[in-house]
Amino acid sequence: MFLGNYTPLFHGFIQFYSTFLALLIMMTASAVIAALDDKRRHEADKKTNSQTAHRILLTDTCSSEDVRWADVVVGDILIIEGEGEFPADLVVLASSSEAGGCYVYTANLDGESNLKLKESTACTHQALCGNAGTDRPLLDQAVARLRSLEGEVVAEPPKKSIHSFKGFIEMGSSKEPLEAKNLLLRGTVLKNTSWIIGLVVYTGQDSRMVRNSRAPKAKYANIEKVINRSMLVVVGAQCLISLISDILYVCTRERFYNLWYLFPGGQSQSILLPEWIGYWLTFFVLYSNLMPISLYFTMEVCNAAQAYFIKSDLQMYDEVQDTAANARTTNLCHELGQVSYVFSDKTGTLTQNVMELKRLSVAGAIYGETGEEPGFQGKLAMARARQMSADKAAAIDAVLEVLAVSHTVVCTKDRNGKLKYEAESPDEFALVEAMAGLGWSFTGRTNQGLTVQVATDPGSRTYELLGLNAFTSARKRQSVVVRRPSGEVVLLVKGADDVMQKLADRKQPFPEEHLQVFAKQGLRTLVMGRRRIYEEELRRWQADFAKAQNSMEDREAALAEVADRIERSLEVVGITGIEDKLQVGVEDAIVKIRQAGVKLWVLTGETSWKRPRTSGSALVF
Ligand SMILES: Nc1ncnc2c1ncn2[C@@H]1O[C@H](COP(=O)(O)OP(=O)(O)OP(=O)(O)O)[C@@H](O)[C@H]1O
Ligand SMILES: [Mg+2]
Ligand code: NA
Repeated sequence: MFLGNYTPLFHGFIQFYSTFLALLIMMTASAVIAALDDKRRHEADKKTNSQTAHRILLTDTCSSEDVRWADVVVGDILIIEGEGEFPADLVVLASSSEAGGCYVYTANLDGESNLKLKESTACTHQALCGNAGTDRPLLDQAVARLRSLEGEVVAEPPKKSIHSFKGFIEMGSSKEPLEAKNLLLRGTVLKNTSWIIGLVVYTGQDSRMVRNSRAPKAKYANIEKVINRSMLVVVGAQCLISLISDILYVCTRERFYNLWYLFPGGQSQSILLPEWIGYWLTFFVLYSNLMPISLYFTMEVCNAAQAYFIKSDLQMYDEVQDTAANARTTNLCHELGQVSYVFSDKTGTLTQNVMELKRLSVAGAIYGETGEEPGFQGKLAMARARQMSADKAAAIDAVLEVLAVSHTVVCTKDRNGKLKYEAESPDEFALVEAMAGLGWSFTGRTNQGLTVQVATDPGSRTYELLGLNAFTSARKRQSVVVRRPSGEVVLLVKGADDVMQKLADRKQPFPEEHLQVFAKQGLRTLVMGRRRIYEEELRRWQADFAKAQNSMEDREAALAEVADRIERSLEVVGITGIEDKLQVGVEDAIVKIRQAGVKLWVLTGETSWKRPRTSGSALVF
C-alpha cells in the first residue's frame, strides 16, 4: 500500500495509514495480553527460585546455611524437614525414621494421592544414624557425623522416567546399587517424616520433573488451525479475483479512455512496473478489505475474557482448599466445548481414597455389611463362628494372619504409646487397621521381622521375614515368606482376583460367587492365599532371590520372575471387600457429562470395578 501511495511503481488508491493504524492498535493489544500472561509465569518462576533450602556446609562444625533454590547445585547435601518440598532430585542418605524410610507425596508429579515410601541408602543411614542410642535418629548427630563420611555417588545421565533410576554409591569397600526408591524427586513433598538428609544429583533442567514435562510445543487450538486455513483460502481468493480484474482491465481499458471522469487526461498515468503486474497489485490493494485482520485480535480478546470468567466462577471454587479454577493456557479455553472423550483416573479422583474394610469372605461365609455405620461390622458374627467350631476359628485366623503379616505398613507409636500406621497403599492401611480391631494387631518391625499381637494368645508373636515380593501394578499382588514362631515357613499372598485365580491350587474350588457379590456392591476386592514352604524349596528360592536383588540390570523383572517361582498352588483362604466412597458430586458430574454427549473412560488397574454403588441411584457407564 505504501509503495502504491508514494512511488510510481503502481497505483494505490487506499491510503496506507488507514489500514496501518488499525493493524498497529490490534498488534499492540495482542502483545499486551501476551505480555501479561508471560509476566504471570515469570513471577511464578521467580517465586519458586527464591524459596530457600538448608544446605550443609562440610566444615569442622558441619553447620547449615540457607540457600536459594536457584543456587542449589549437584553435589550439595541438603536437609529437608517435614512437609518440605524438594528443590532438586536427591538421593536419600538418611532419614528420621529408624529404618531409614521416608514418605513422599507425589500428586504434583503423577497425580497419585497415596504416599510413597522411599528408602535411604543402607550404608549411609547406618553410618549417620546407626547406634543413635535413642529410638529415633537425631538430626544434629547425623549432620555432625557427615564429616567423617567419605564416598562416591554415581548417577546415570539425566532422563525422563520418574519411575526408574540407576546408579550406585561406593563407601570404602562397599558398593550399593541406587534405584528409584532412593531418589526423591523435585516437585514432590516430604510427608510423615520429620527430616531427611539428601545428596543433590540432578537440578533444574536435568531434574526428572522438567525432563518429564514435554517441551512446550506451541499449543494451537483447533480453532486457530481452522482460522489459519481459511486465511489461506481468503488470500488465495483475493489473488484470483485480482488476477481476473487485472486481465479484464488490461484487455478492455482502451474502451474507457474516452470517459473523462475515469481518465481526465484521456490516457492512464504511466507506472514503472510492467502493466499486468502493476495493475494486479493495484487490484490486490483495492480488495484488501477481504482480509479479516481483526479476527485474530477478536479471538484473543474472547480467550482472555473466557479465562477471566473461568477464574472467577464461584461454582468452580473450592472453599476447603481455597482454590479456584485456573486456565493455564488461555488460548485453549474454547476447546472445552469440543471435548468428546474424558479419561479419568479412578482412585483418589472419582473416589475419596479413604478406604475401609467392609466385608470379609471366609470359608463360604461373609462377615460384615456395607452400610452407613463406619468400620467393619462383622466382629460379633466372627466371634460367634469361632466358638461354634475349631475349624471355623482356624479358617478365620488364616485370613487374619495373611492380612496382618503380608504388607509393607510401618508402625510407629505416638507420645501416648498409641499405635500409628503409615502406609504406601491405602488398601493396606485399611486392612492392617481393621485387623487390629479383629484381634490381630500388627505392632511393629524389628531387624528380626514383624511382631503381631494376637488377642487369643498371651504375649506377641514375631514372624521372621525371609523374603518380600513387592507389589507392582503389573504383578497385581504382593507376598511375604515368613517363619512363624512355631518354626514353620509359609508364603502369604494377597492380590487381585484374576491373578489369584490363576495362582490358586486347582484341586480347591475358587470362591467366585462371593467375588461377584462384592463386585456388584462396588467394593474393591483382594484375594488372600498361602502355601507351606519346606526348607529345601526355601533354600533354593532364597539363593535366587538374593541374586535377583543384586542384579544391576532390570532388577524389577528379575525379582518378579523369582516371585513367580514361589507364588503358585496357593490355598485360597479368603476375600476382602474394601469400600472407597465416591467423591462428593461425582454422580452429578457423570450424569452431566453423559447428558452433554461426552464419553467417559475410567482408567484403573482393578478388573472388577464396573459401576459404583451409589445411594439409591445407579450409575451406568
Ligand atoms: N497392596 C496391595 N497388595 C496386593 N494387591 C494389591 C495391592 N494394591 C492393589 N492390589 C491389587 O492390584 C490391582 C492393581 O492395582 P493398581 O494400584 O494398579 O490399581 P487400583 O488400585 O485398582 O486402581 P488405581 O488405578 O485407581 O490405583 C488392584 O486392583 C488390586 O486388586
Ligand atoms: Mg492402587
Ligand atoms: Na493503499
